Amino acid sequence: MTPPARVQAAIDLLDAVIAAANGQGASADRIAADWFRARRYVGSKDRRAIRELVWNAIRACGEVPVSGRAAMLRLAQADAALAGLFDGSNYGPAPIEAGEPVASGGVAPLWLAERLAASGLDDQEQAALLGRAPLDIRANTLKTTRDELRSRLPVEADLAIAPQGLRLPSGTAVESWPEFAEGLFEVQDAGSQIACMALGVQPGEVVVDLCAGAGGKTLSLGAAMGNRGKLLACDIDRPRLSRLPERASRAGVLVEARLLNPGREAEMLADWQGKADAVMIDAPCSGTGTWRRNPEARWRLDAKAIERYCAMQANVLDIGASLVRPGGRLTYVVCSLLDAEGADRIEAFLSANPGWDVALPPLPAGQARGSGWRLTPFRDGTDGFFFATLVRRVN
Ligand SMILES: C[S@@+](CC[C@H](N)C(=O)[O-])C[C@H]1O[C@@H](n2cnc3c(N)ncnc32)[C@H](O)[C@@H]1O
Repeated sequence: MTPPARVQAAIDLLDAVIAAANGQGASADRIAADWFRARRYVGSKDRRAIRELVWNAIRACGEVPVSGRAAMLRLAQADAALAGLFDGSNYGPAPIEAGEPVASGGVAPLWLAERLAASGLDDQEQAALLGRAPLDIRANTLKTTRDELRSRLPVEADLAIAPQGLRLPSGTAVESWPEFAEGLFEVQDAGSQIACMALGVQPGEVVVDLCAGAGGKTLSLGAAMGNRGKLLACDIDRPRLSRLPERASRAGVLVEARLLNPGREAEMLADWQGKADAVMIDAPCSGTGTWRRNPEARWRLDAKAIERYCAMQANVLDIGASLVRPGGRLTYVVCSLLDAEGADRIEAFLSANPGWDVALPPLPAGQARGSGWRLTPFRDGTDGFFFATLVRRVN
């Protein structure tokens, strides 16, 4: 493809991404994968260049752009070479006309940037939300050690803040390696590894992962338990939870998976009420801490969506709390940095439930926020997380 043709291809893809964001359609990753699958003639160099243009444009535009072209013009304003490719050549974009709409910049739509600022994130913190995510893995201590894994893989560095973590060059196709098939490691952001440490699970304990999804944190908890004790993983999402057994078997983690019906969770967990030593509640959230991976996610949010997440978070907190035995604990986690979903949620829970105390084991990174703890891309180099650990009083 010629360079102008790549720009036009990126504009077409951006149009699809913008339409999906406005209509709550597929993610940019999904759209790009489908787009390239339908155009197998596009070579790998062209794909890389087009993806780079698309993701740079998504990162550059705070508000949802009116069109892919307006988004690309935002990039072109700061890049004369790119602007020069709007040359009207065959398959390339038409020349730039005076007064054409250009998308506005910024970290996020204004209302959202204001809420991030009110949640204590200054400009540097906000800008880092759109940085490039590294590729972090966790050595699976059920099968290997970090030292042994480091000697087998082309790692960049040990993760100083995650005892089993290693960093690899971004974009490495680690899932095609034999070490992955053997279950020697899992791809897991350092922040997610630390969030699991906040529950402090021990071998022999009775542990529930209430919002397990496909089991990212479940596998981490199972490894920390050394497969001793009991581990239950639940979710209301069948497609997600159905991926867990195969992952657990690869990782050698012993776990029971239980699909819950929304609205009937407590009833379906009647045999676990008040029994768990530790409950992980990795609640559904707006994902403002994961924009490094899905920058277009900020175009999908509105104030109503945040309210809906808050209601879901209150619900899973109540369900999870009912499973904890007296003296046991829960860790509430969100990959969002909005106080509404983090510190405020915990304050609301504590004022409605006086029988709980705040506790957090010592952690290798992060800062206190309200009654919990926060990790940010800017300070900690991780995805953004809020988490809090609460202990149920004995009496
Ligand atoms: C942040 S994701 C979990 C990610 C997962 N723990 C991981 O580490 O990969 C939140 C999950 O909560 C689940 N969820 C939402 N409401 C729930 C409920 N009432 N009970 C159990 N799970 C729920 C969603 O289906 C979703 O999979």
